[in-house]
Amino acid sequence: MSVTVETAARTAPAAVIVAIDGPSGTGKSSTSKAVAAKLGLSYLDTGAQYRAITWWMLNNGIDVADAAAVANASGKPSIESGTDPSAPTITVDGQDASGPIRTQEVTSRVSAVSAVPEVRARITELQRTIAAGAENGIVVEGRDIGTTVLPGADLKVFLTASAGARAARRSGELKGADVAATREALIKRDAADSSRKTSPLAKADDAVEVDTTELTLHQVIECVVTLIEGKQAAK
Ligand SMILES: Nc1ncnc2c1ncn2[C@@H]1O[C@H](COP(=O)(O)OP(=O)(O)O)[C@@H](O)[C@H]1O
Ligand SMILES: Nc1ccn([C@H]2C[C@H](O)[C@@H](COP(=O)(O)OP(=O)(O)O)O2)c(=O)n1
Repeated sequence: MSVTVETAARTAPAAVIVAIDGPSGTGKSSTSKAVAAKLGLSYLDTGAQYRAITWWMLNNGIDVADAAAVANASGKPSIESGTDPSAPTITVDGQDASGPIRTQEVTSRVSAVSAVPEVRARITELQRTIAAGAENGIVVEGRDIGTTVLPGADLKVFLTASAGARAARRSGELKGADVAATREALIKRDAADSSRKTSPLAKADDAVEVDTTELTLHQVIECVVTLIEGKQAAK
């Protein structure tokens, strides 16, 4: 009997914490969701949380260009993330926010809101609590996961891709939106996210960088699965 228990304990994959960071359109969400589903891990889209708090600010008459006003209001909304990779959810004060957080208005304001240190402190705490509660491990994707939120992650991946490839992917998603305009908007948002003072978009020194420009999504998924399985085997 004890042999069976020991065998089960030995063969169950170790819980791993995986951080996937990178600029917009590099494939973080699609890769993270697929990898988490394949390996039975939880999944957290941290960009959705920053979008959710931005949406709440806009809905509640907060001037998002006023950092002090954003800081003062940052503790007010209740934000909850569902971490099933096959059906991730995001609610604000109990209301489903998954649709409205993807509007152009939110996309164009999210960098300003997420640059406010009080917003980052609050959302970071939420992220750490969720990661700590993920019994089978979790894939957390964002901009500062490997550097700031989970610096002790078992695996850190930093995805990149050319601006042209990223814009083509995004404009495909936005049903034929102008590629040049999408490219400019992406570059502007990346510059804002990379230059803010508090936990900017950056590659952690110990992250594995994967340039996805010439890779299919399937190839990126396989690459990250292999990296995770390597970490699980070594645990
Ligand atoms: N390697 C890839 N090749 C082609 N298209 C991709 C690749 N990775 C992701 N995509 C597509 O690009 C779009 C943006 O991907 P997404 O995962 O949302 O990026 P991010 O989360 O980094 O912003 C999606 O439509 C996705 O299907
Ligand atoms: N860990 C994170 C995740 C996102 N953000 C901010 C900066 C990003 O421009 C926005 C939106 O992130 P999201 O991942 O949804 O962006 P895209 O999917 O690339 O459009 O949130 C952040 O500051 N830190």
